Amino acid sequence: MDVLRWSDPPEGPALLLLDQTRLPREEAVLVCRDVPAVVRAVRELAVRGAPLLGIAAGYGVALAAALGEDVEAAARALAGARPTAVNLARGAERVLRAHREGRPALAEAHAIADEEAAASARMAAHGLELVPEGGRVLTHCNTGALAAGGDGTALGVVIAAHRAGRLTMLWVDETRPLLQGARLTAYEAARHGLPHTVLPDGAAASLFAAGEVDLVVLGADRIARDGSVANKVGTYSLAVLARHHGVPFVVVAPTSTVDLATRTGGDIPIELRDPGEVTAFAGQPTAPLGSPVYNPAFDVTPGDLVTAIVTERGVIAPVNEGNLAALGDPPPISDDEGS
Ligand SMILES: CSC[C@@H](O)[C@@H](O)C(=O)COP(=O)(O)O
Repeated sequence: MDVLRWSDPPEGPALLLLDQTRLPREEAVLVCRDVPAVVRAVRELAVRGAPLLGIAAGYGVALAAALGEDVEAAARALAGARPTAVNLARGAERVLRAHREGRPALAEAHAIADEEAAASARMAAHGLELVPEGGRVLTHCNTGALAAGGDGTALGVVIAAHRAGRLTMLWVDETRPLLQGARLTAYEAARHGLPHTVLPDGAAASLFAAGEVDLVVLGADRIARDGSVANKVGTYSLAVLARHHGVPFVVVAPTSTVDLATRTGGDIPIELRDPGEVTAFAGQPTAPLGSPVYNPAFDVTPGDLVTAIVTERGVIAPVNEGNLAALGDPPPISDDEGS
């Protein structure tokens, strides 16, 4: 089933999304026929993950253009639907720019999707070099096809390691409170036949202590100029654990997630989500009514805790401002360079 697909008339114009809020229970398609429906899908996490948000935002702007609606307002609404993943605003702005310049919005949205898929393949090839033989790899949140074009960012590396016969175990953090690890990464791992085990987030420390983790691999929602990495809440604790136990901590993200205009980790806007995500589960209360809640969707890991950042252009190590600034603006990805 497609994670995301554009549909032309007569069925469309529409953006068809695999509704990730319903996984792994059922594979249901959410049909977005207007921009408010795409914005809702983004806010409610029916579509999520930094690169995929960029793709969805691009198609959202293309939808406004196809419907003859206010494309500028559509781009603003999409860019503002969630604050942390820089890809969202970038995708919306890129397609808006094409439209302003008289180029077809839909072709630009397709180009973003194609580029992200090509970037995934290249990141997998570069990241594979960092996975040891017999690797026991721990990951957090979801970074596969449900979060990016192609096989994904960090999960793309893990899948490549499995194909190369290098993966002994993928440890999957369940990723409280919305369980992107348990619901989505385990679902993708099973489909790819990866050896995997789901654990509660709080169990990761004892796994490190037992010497069961050789590598941590995860994605990013935004990487600031100083090398700080915003990713799903819980990432920072894993980075501290990895440093304490001498385990490499690798971030896999396309250059479309690197934001040189955001100077430091402290400048990255962190989304605070509904307290109800923490105080209830499956419709049942899990905390006393009215308990105050702190529910940031992301946290920021300082660059000095990150062993390497893998982009489609190669491996960045050490992670520092100089090495990141050398990336400059992301160039277009041409077919002949794909791996
Ligand atoms: C390839 S995706 C990297 C990140 O976007 C991912 O790890 C993540 O934090 C997603 O958060 P989400 O809130 O599910 O959109």
